[in-house]
Amino acid sequence: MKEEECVLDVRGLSVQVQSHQGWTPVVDDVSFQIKAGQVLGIVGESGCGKSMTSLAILGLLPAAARLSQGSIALKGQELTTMKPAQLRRIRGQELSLIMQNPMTAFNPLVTIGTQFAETLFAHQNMTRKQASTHASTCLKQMNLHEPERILKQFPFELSGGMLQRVMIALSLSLNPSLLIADEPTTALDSINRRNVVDAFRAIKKEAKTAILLVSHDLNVIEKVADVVAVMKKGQLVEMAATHDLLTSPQNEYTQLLWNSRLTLGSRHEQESI
Ligand SMILES: Nc1ncnc2c1ncn2[C@@H]1O[C@H](COP(=O)(O)OP(=O)(O)OP(=O)(O)O)[C@@H](O)[C@H]1O
Repeated sequence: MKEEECVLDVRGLSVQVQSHQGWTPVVDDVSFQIKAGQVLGIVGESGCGKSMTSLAILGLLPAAARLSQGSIALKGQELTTMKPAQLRRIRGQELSLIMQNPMTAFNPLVTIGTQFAETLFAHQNMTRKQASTHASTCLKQMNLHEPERILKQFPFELSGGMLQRVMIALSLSLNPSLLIADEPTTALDSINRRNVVDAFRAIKKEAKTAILLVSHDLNVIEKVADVVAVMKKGQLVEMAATHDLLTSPQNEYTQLLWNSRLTLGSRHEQESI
């Protein structure tokens, strides 16, 4: 089988934030790669640096944070030294972000169809009709029925779970090389969580998109990720194929994480996604 292309290559990434003691490391010498069509899950307790890692890749670190060292290459292109305008273009087209709360990602005053059209017109040469057909196809891929009706609706007319799948469809409409999903299921109930998990599985099957999935929900990670990276206090303590990490975690902290999932997550919850 042909070796899949490496889409994202992160090497020695370190991020610091400004505190009373000066610049303090919150991501420390983190390295990983994601290939086309592969899902890398990042797990770890709150504050371990998962979001800072994804924000650094997006070039969207908050004002109080800085990238202190490391390299981030997207399909061989170094992002850390890129001019802001070029990075913005790449962020629109090649790099997509899905956040925890889709409501904040949409303009509440315009229909879903208009949001698709604005995204597609900004990056691709399409007629209104072509944009509408493409948007319907993307919605159908996310298992959203009656796409034509959805395109005429406003964000507040859709449930949180539907809106999250619309967000994923919108993110995929430009066929990005890398999709970063930061806690995409956290705000959802178990049925909508299962729908979003199914949506990610569909992407894996059909698209060549590489996915970085940040989640504290180990059940979602188990169902979707091919490889899991475990972070603790800014460092990557273990990284392995999901099945290997599940069946024989090497690091004590990983064992603790898996054990707490088995203790805390009810069997019903685990089976429902
Ligand atoms: N805007 C900010 N300014 C300064 N420090 C921040 C900021 N955002 C996060 N931090 C700090 O950076 C560290 C890493 O935070 P990060 O948000 O990456 O953690 P996380 O693993 O994503 O946590 P969670 O699962 O709770 O979202 C934490 O110590 C946090 O307090």
